[in-house]
Amino acid sequence: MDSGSRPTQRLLWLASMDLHAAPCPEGPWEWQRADSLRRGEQILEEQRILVGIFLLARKDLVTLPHLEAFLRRHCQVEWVALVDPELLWEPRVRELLGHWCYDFHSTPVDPNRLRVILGHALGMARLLTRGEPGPLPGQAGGMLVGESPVMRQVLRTITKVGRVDAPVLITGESGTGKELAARAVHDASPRASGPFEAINCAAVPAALVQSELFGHERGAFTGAHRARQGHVCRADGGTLFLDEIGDLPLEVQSTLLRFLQNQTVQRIGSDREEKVDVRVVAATHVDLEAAVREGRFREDLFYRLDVLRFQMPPLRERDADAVLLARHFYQTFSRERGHRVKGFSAAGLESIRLHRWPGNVRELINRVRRAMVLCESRYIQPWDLGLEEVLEAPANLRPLEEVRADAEREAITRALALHQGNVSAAARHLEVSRITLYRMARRHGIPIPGPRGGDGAVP
Ligand SMILES: Nc1ncnc2c1ncn2[C@@H]1O[C@H](COP(=O)(O)OP(=O)(O)OP(=O)(O)O)[C@@H](O)[C@H]1O
Repeated sequence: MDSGSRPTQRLLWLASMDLHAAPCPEGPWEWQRADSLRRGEQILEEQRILVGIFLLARKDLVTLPHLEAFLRRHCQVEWVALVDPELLWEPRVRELLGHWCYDFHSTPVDPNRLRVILGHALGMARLLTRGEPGPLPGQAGGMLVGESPVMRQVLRTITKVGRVDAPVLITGESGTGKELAARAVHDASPRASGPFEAINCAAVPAALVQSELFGHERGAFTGAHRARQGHVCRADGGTLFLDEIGDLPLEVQSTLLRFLQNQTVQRIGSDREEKVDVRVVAATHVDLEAAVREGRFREDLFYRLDVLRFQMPPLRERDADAVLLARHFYQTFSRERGHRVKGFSAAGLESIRLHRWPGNVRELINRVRRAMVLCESRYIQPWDLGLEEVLEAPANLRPLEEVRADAEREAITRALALHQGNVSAAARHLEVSRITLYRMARRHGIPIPGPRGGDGAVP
């Protein structure tokens, strides 16, 4: 349904021949006219257009490959073709309509029918782009897609952390977006216009990490034919991102500690100290506290880095974000190469929702990318994503009692979080008495302030 506040949609009327062949039907939209593919291309680059019409007459057969390339590039638009009925016998035309168009209408145009088709095409386009993510208003991390409460919290944290110049430690499983979060911290900081230098400590051979980070003078060691600046100096005025910090060799840990204490670096083979102004953001997927206990990571360095810490939650804990991200990457990849796949089937989306995503966002990207290549129908199915067994897994069909208990636990936790632990407000929200809420919380092992304010106790 159209809501009054929705902005008017713009539709593209692309007619390389007679613009008057048919009148543009009136509707809750406005028309942008293009009399050539090139002009159409310009309009589509400048404006967000969900639905377009093009005319196809016999004389256009010669330029059909150009039209097809154009439609491939702009496959995010729902295209409606107005076709000379004679052309419907042409295999090339049939293929083009089948692959790239939402619908077609044979000429002469019946304005009422065309209006209905356009209405449907617009509805479908809105449906498919409904979850199209964008930056959350007023928050850092515009590139970080996510609307779940945990991700909103992460984005709020990033905004706050961005304002302060202290070191940051980002924890989280592999593929959860730690590097993206580090970049978001940089973008939210006063250093945003400075460089963002990233180094993956696990990917650089142990013998080279020192020189990669701090640089070296010419002849400092065998193979050092030229003097070289390290990542730390290149990050001057900006942010240095140390990914997989847990893999930093112990001797380099001491140099890094010295640098964090003095903000000076000394290239290998040099006796001169250089002053640099760098903010460090480190990330790890291993438990650094355990590494400290086991003597693999210096305790003093750990405390230097662990000033502002936040965790990137695993994808399985981000509610509907997996579906949102799948749609986001689908849009990104179809823009990149053009594709005839139109989106996800309902079963495809359900398999994405149910999967546990051990490889997190990176796994999701790979599965969507592969599905877009392998998909043989218009909508991505669970088997294209390699997730067919997810729907069949008996684990997804659980006894009602268990499902109810989970839902209850989640509702109580969320209500308490929403009302910052205020039991009366949470109880009102859940439409139960305070006593019932205490009883249920006790049953589910949820700590809430006791009736006389005993913080964190289960009464
Ligand atoms: N919330 C998100 N929105 C959009 N893209 C994301 C998001 N999270 C992760 N990605 C993408 O997922 C991929 C993996 O993210 P990233 O490299 O930041 O993860 P990581 O936690 O640093 O992984 P690792 O620990 O293996 O280095 C990247 O391509 C990144 O752009």
